[in-house]
Amino acid sequence: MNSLIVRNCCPSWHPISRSTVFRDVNRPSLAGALLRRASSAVGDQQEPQIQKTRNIGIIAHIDAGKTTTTERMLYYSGNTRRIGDVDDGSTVTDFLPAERARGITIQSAAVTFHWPPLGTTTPTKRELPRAQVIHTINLIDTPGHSDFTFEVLRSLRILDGAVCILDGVAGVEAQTEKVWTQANRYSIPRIIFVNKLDRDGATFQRSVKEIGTRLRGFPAVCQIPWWAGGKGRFTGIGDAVNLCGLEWAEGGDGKAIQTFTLDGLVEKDPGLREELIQARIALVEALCEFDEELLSIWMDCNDDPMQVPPQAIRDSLRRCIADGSGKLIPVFAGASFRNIGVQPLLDAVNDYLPAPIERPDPDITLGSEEHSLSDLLNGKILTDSSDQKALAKRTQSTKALVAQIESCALAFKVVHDPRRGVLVYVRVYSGSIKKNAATWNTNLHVMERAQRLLQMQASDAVELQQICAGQIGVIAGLKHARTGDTLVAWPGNNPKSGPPAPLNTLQLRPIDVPPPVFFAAIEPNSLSEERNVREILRMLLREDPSLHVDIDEESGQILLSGMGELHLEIARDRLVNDFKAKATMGDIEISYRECVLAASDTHRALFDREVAGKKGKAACVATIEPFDEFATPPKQDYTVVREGNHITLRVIGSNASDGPLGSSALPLDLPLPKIREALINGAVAALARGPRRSFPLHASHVTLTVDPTTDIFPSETSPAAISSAARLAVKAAMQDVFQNDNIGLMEPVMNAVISCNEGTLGAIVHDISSARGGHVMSLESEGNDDSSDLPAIDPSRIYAPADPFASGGSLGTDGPGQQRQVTARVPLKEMVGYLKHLRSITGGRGTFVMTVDKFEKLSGPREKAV
Ligand SMILES: Nc1nc2c(ncn2[C@@H]2O[C@H](COP(=O)(O)OP(=O)(O)OP(=O)(O)O)[C@@H](O)[C@H]2O)c(=O)[nH]1
Repeated sequence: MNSLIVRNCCPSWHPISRSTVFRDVNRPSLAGALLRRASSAVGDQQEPQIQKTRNIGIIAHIDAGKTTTTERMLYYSGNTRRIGDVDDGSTVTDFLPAERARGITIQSAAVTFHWPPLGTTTPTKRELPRAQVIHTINLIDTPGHSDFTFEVLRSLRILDGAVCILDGVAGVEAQTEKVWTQANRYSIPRIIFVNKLDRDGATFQRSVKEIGTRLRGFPAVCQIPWWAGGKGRFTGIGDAVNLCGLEWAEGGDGKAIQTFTLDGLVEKDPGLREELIQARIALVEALCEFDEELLSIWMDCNDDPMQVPPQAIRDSLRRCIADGSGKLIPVFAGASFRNIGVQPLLDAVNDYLPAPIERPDPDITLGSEEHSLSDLLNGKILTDSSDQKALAKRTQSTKALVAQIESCALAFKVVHDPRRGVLVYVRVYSGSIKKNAATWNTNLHVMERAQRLLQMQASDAVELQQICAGQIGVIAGLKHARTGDTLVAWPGNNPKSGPPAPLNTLQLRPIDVPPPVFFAAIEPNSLSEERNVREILRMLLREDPSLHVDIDEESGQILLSGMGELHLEIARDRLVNDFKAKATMGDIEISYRECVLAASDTHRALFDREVAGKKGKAACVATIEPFDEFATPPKQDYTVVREGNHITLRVIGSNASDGPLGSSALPLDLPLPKIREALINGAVAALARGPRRSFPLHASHVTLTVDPTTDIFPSETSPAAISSAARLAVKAAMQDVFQNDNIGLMEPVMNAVISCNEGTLGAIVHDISSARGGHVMSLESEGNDDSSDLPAIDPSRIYAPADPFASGGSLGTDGPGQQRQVTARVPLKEMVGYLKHLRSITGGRGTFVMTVDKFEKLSGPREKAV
């Protein structure tokens, strides 16, 4: 028999001919050029290392098995000594007690490991397939629950590739589609792992077809499930690329794998052999439709798919997914819980997902303008001026300034580690962050030193001297940086003041934080605890910027708001159990909004008080009116959008032509940007509580005017005093509108996508439209959703092996089993507890996801019910 036992090591189970040529498919990219430039600055060794780095995420529907798979990856890579188990709460990546208790992932965790494991002896020949060369994998485990979608989005933007895990019983689920669409937005190359094939009711065939119909990418089946004797236990996989069967020993830790070539399968399992041949033919044919290079190789092989070399197929798969469009999707099979299929999946990560150097240039914003990072670093930005002289001068100065940027990085996650303190996870996009570098936080406008640099390997941390472009690492000990902040290493003459405008506003891949829709009051157990509770909340907000804290200055009441009920429950657990805050959280309620229905009069407020022993005096004028989306603001005005409100600032005598610091009428210690920031802070604080029911204001337009000659007082006006004046003036304007009975209430209206089968469709539609006051927007057969950019795929064109236990489920044909998708707009209030109801009317099979569509004004009876 042609077989071989492989134990815990590099994937030499592949019958790969050593003579196959390793073809480099890297396409040149601007970002690549930047990384190369950065690499040469940090040493010649850098580029090969970058080529062997994978920054990947695991994305999927809740409970698909992301954490279970990650734990196996850590174990096989030698990072952990035993396999962590979600069900007994011993995993490495779900490390928050709240995560372990619920068995779900809440915070994305980033771990670094090597595959094949360090110490694997492979000759360092260039010709070796990637899977046999040791790669550094930075893996981000992301949460699957829809309350944490924002967390997923935040992680997605720093990924170069992703493994999407499907539950082989449930197939493509609503949340899978949602995350898949988000990954499309960032053009992330992806592969799919159909997991849980050991479970009763698992169907590989239906899952593959659903990949085509619901995710609209053509499934390229690289592996097929191996059920012992065709109908028995799920025992391994058939590998259509390398033409072999891999059988895992029953029980054990999954390191003992037997490999059978096609010849070996004649005796072992002829049925699998036949299917494997079909799979290889289908795979080569599918690839040839997308990739001309493989087409010509196939023709050179006398049109025989069996003769096409595995390496040519691997190269082709890599090329086909490189653009991240998701038009072709490599599909793998396994059951991580049974330790089946994880090592070949790791090979696939090395083989098919891109290195950082192959990814497109990241987007940035500078002030309100959007650019790409390489354009900035190449000095191409700020050169669009019409005045040639000014242009030449500006280009020169910009280039000189940009050359001083040592590194740009994105803090994608902040974690409070009980042993190591606050850890800020960063992805470096250019240059390298060196130990002790001065880093300018462009969101908070503060400078912090990167005193310790670490790389997290399971629960161990390795000290680093620098984190280079393309890498993910941790900065320990930062006091301010929050999740989502951009850090610019800026040695400058005076690093404390950071780079000059507009470089000091540089934001990498900014994302919009959706508005929170639930809130709860936080009550410290005693007055003396209040400070501590506030401090802990500040830490929670650094970790998770989709939480909001609002503290009413007058009553001292603390309100915590978030994206969903679970989101707030977890925040409470973190607050009380992890951070040991002595506080209680009140009931979770829907966060309504207030809105102004008519314009206020003009209100001037003078703040004149001693604060902390220092005199503060400032004044300003405010008006508030409903936001008119069709009005175009005057050009000289400076308008920002905060929490759904527009805030326009006018500082008399200061306009764009006065330069970045504003009018000479302003005191030296109060340049225009500082005044603006103070005014915005004051307005935001006032708008956080409406005059009618203390809900935040929404869709309002505030205008604040400061006349330096009458509102700013030499030596007495501080930014804090300006903020207070702005707060008082906006409050007065809101009070004015309230007294005229012109404050309305708004409620969050959700966009809900409900998946069910044809038989329960009628009941769901009736329930949504009559009992819940929702509007059904569309009824689609799953896969016929026209919102996707990719064309629909005919399931009959998709190859997938027949399932031995097929129950005749829906494969896109009409009938009571057909999957349908209801899209509806429904007030959030009516959706509280909906999952339970949906489960009861669909016999447990219905699922739904929802996101905030917008806030809508409440009318008569609905308003009274609040
Ligand atoms: N039978 C079987 N069960 C599995 C498999 N993989 C995971 N599970 C189980 O499925 C459940 C969910 O697994 P997790 O790994 O926590 O799933 P997850 O995707 O990380 O879930 P979230 O973190 O909540 O998004 C656990 O009870 C696992 O033991 C598998 O291959 N087969």
